[in-house]
Amino acid sequence: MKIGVIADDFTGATDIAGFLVAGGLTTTQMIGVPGADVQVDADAVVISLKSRSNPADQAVADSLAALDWLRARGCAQIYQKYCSTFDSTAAGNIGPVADALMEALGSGITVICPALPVNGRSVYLGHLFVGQDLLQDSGMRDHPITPMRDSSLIRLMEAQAQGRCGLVDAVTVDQGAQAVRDRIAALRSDGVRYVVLDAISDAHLATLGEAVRDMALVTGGSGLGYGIARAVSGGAAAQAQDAGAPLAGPAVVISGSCSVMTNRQVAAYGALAPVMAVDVDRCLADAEGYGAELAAWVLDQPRDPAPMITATADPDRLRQIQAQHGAAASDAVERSFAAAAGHLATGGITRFIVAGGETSGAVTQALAVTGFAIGPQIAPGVPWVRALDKPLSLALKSGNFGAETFFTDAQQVPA
Ligand SMILES: Nc1ncnc2c1ncn2[C@@H]1O[C@H](COP(=O)(O)OP(=O)(O)OP(=O)(O)O)[C@@H](O)[C@H]1O
Ligand SMILES: O=C(O)[C@@H](O)C(=O)CO
Repeated sequence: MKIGVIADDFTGATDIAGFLVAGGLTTTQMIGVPGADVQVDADAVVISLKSRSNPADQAVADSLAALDWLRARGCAQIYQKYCSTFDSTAAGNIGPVADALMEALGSGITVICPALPVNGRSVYLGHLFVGQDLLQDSGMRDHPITPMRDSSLIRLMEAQAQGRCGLVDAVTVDQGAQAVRDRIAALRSDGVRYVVLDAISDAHLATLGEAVRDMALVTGGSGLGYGIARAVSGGAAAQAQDAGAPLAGPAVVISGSCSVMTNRQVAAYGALAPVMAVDVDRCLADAEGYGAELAAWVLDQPRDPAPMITATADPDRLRQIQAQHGAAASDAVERSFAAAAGHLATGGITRFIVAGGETSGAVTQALAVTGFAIGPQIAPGVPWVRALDKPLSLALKSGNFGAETFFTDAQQVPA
């Protein structure tokens, strides 16, 4: 196996899996660390953990368990996948996990590369930008769990991890893969352990992929994965994505993300399709019973375009709900969606289009899926995926990914 990825959340795992496939590597995504007897036949395996906001020691333990599984299958390279906005708690998981993986692999140096220019995440002189804003001035500043108040990846890494952090700047990247390798080697001789990689374009990611394709451990968002996949595969993308092409059959849209982009996507789709707005009080009163009712409503609707059940709320509405009910509301919404998903699968729905990382986790767990074959991308970072063990296709969308027409776009990908 060429690449083993350890991803710190669910939609993040699907994101990199989609880019590895787009870059020409056959890829399987597993939900959690698989059992010792599970064998996978693919160029790359992505293990989806749910460790982003866990205490660091737990994130380290989960990541090392994933590493053991991947090493036992002979992965040539290990890839630590985190968010393109470097989401980490105040105590910081990314650094401790990188340190633990470096120690286990005996690697003296690794790279830090969250850049994903196609989705507006770029790194310049070691500072992470979201669109035209520094990370610290973007919406991530006020993220409820992982607020990001510093844009300097060098400072963030040195605060979280053991050792010094250096930089390969964009001027060096422009000089090509050998110049990048030389700079990493020089930094290593100076005792640096982590190297932030500037990248503001896909061309930079291609150069960086070529430069780091032989490193034992790399860390980043999904963009560097795309660069590495293209470097090692020779690029037979169409063939790599056949296994995950979406099934035919009835679809549903389930939206539990409250991000700015999802709010726009829900508004746009609501003008075209049957919509049921979820009643949070009913979720709180009886999540399972209400979930069954939501499913019955979906199964009663015309199928094209697919009906949508949505809890998506704008920031003011969400603040009100949270002030009234606290975290219980989000949990109840997730449980209602999970219950609905189970009834929908039994009722013959074969394609689930889901918005939001936590929501995707709840739906996938309810569908009892062990892993996915990865198909074509609907939008950068959002591929169709097909369950390995049952006839179900899913599109799991990170909150801020996809165009305004995402829910329609997903249904237009040929089966
Ligand atoms: N109307 C609502 N009231 C309270 N909680 C809600 C409501 N709608 C959604 N939620 C909850 O908000 C959370 C949204 O998180 P989720 O990870 O699904 O989306 P996201 O944060 O936008 O996505 P990502 O993590 O991919 O960026 C879920 O726990 C969901 O149940
Ligand atoms: O890298 C990203 O932005 C996404 O894959 C992600 O991790 C969203 O939670």
